[in-house]
Amino acid sequence: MKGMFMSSNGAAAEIGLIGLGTMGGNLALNIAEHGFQIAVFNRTTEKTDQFMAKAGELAPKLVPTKTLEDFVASIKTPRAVILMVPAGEAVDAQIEALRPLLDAGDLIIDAGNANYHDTNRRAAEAAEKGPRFMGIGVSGGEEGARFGPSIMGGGAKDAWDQVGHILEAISAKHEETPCAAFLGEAGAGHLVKTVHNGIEYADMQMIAEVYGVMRDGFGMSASEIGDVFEKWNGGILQSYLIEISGKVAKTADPDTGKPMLDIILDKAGQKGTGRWTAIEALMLGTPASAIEAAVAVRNMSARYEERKEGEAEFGAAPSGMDREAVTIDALEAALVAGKIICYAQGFGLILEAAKQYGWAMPLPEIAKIWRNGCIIRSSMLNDMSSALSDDAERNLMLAPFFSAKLKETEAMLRQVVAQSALHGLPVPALSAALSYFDIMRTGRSTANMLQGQRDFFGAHGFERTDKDGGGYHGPWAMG
Ligand SMILES: NC(=O)C1=CN([C@@H]2O[C@H](COP(=O)(O)OP(=O)(O)OC[C@H]3O[C@@H](n4cnc5c(N)ncnc54)[C@H](OP(=O)(O)O)[C@@H]3O)[C@@H](O)[C@H]2O)C=CC1
Ligand SMILES: O=C(CO)[C@H](O)[C@H](O)COP(=O)(O)O
Repeated sequence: MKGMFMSSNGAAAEIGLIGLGTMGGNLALNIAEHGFQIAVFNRTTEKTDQFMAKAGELAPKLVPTKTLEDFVASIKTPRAVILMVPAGEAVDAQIEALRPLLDAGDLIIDAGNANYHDTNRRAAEAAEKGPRFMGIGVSGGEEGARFGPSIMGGGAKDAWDQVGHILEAISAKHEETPCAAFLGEAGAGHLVKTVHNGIEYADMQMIAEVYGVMRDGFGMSASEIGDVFEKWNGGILQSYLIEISGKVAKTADPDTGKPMLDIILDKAGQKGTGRWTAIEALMLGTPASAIEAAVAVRNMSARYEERKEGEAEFGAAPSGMDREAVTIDALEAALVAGKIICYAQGFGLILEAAKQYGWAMPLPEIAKIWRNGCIIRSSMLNDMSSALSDDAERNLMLAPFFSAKLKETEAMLRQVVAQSALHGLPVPALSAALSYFDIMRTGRSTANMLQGQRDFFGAHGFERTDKDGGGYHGPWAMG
């Protein structure tokens, strides 16, 4: 390890980036386009040559390097190095390789989709061994990385102060406001990115469920369904995910001329962030049932052969849903209600983590930086930001704007879920959202029965409605 906080070493690059894959390559070009000189390094060095060959007029802003030593030497001190490599071992290995080459006052920024527990551990290790460490969530896919992602910052505030101006410059803008912010220490940024992806899973799943009702219940073609999504994108559901769902539905396969949707195999992939969100919700004891349902459906979708056997055994769901009972407007309303509920769950989870770790986690700010650049960007996030500014601790469902929307749409969510169940059409995320709504608006739940059962078999005790304190037991007869 070299000395602490060396002054500038005369190097040209203001920042460095390792990992010129889909995200890293585009992020490097974005940084260069905003006028910052950037050193780049890739494990497979031929990719660096290919990257430079395509850099065009941005090439003078890029410093290609073939060894880590050259890479480090090309960056001004105190150095800032972005890692854009797969989460897990690759990040640890890269940090270990960099540590002997960097000064204690330098900064490593993991910009991949890390598990925030790993980020917490790496931040603690960095505090002990240096260099400084930050974990930032970056959302927006390939296009976002190139032209403006949403950036969820976590780590030491002084580290954000060092690179925040670069991250804000390259981020998406919502009416000129950067979609990048510092959200709290250690793994705060990666926790927020993880929950972003959990919400992404639920949002996508609910869209897929209404697509299923239109396809299998109403017998609509992919193109007709695409028209519906296109129309919805002009209303309250305006969002990137509705927009691309319309485009996906209306695209034809160049090989066969059939709709792409009729060609794509119905086995969903997943890289883990949705699952991490569900695990985290369970660990923190905060409800995220719509997100959990979305993860479970991806797992079920992967059991393709088993599903085929199930269809052979039990028969496919009957088609021909009553278009009087469930209208296209009802499907739109169900999506509105489901969306509000899954965000209420997501923000509730972030709030709980913030309390547990003592992180700042400004919820209105999080809603603001999700308004553009990221995959879940939507016009509703503006209203969410306002509602959370009024009261960040209150369940989003109870904010006046959203409670009014839920009162308008609840009956239609119920109708969509009920009719889908009657017709054997699975709508698990919408059902989970409806159950959450029904439980969270029920003063007297059925948990009294659970408490009675627990006390009966394990003498776990319960509280009474008519007396203070806990530890009461029932007069259960043994045997
Ligand atoms: N794709 C997306 O839409 C998004 C991805 N992310 C996250 O960004 C990160 C990068 O993803 P993405 O760009 O899609 O991935 P890619 O597979 O396109 O690129 C991976 C990059 O990491 C390098 N790499 C892989 N393993 C190692 C290793 N062990 N040591 C050093 N370098 C390594 C690769 O180098 P080499 O050329 O040598 O293989 C390559 O440059 C991931 O954490 C991902 O979850 C975040 C938001 C969106
Ligand atoms: O982070 C992202 C978007 O925000 C990535 O696109 C993410 O990899 C998508 O997750 P999955 O592959 O599990 O569907």
